Amino acid sequence: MSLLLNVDSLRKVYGHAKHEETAILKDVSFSLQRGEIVGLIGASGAGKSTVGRILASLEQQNGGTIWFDGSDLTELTGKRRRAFAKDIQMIFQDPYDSLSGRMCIQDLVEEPLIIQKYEKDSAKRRQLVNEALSLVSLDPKKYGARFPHELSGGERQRVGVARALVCRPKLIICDEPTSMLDTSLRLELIGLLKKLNEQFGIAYLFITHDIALTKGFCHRLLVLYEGHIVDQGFTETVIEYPEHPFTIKLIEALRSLENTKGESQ
Ligand SMILES: Nc1ncnc2c1ncn2[C@@H]1O[C@H](COP(=O)(O)OP(=O)(O)OP(=O)(O)O)[C@@H](O)[C@H]1O
Repeated sequence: MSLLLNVDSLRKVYGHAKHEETAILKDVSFSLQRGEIVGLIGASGAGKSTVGRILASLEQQNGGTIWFDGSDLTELTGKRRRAFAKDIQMIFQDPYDSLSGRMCIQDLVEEPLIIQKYEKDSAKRRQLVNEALSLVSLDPKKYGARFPHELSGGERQRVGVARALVCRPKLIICDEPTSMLDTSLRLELIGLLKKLNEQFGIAYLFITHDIALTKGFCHRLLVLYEGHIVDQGFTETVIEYPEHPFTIKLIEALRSLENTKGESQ
């Protein structure tokens, strides 16, 4: 494994008050190797999505550096920064909200190729779309002309994965992609992400509240608390032997949340 991403002292403040005290991210530092799957956990509102959105160039940081595959992204602006967007894609929590209802599945998966200017030839683009759909087990002939509302939640989330992988990124930010799926679909999506990781060496930053899912999937876990990464380590070690007082509390809280969910299902 070699280094893919190194985030150093990342800082983010929303709104006009740019004081340190109001920063959501104060000093976030972590790294990720090529092909590595790293989970990011933390309380609700801790800033996990903000980290993901900054990495995916959907949000601008207020400080710190993001070294990615040989370049400091924070030094790049406009077109040059967007060029990296091809290599860092994102899968969102709500598979319905993140797909335009006016576009058919084929066009939705083709869109990133056009935006990123990945392939000029339309026939080749169509081929890439078909490949991406097949990889997520959606038959292009059957699903290509359908619209999002004609798909199940699990199928829609697989379209989200196809959109994320069609440009062959090096890193996919997964922002709670399983939280709106039921247990069997959750496991199915994890299986698919694992397969794509093994096949293409795509690394994931996997944002989640579901610690059970991280076991056997995430190589490492990062714990975000009060604007800092306060704990990190191999997944099983962080879950079974949490060290930081916040991690101990968080793991307990997430466990009891899972137990309540399990009882109500
Ligand atoms: N565009 C924005 N403008 C102002 N505040 C924002 C914006 N986006 C997020 N925030 C605030 O920043 C904080 C962190 O939000 P973020 O969505 O990153 O947290 P999170 O850890 O992903 O939460 P959750 O687990 O509930 O999804 C929250 O208090 C949120 O209200």
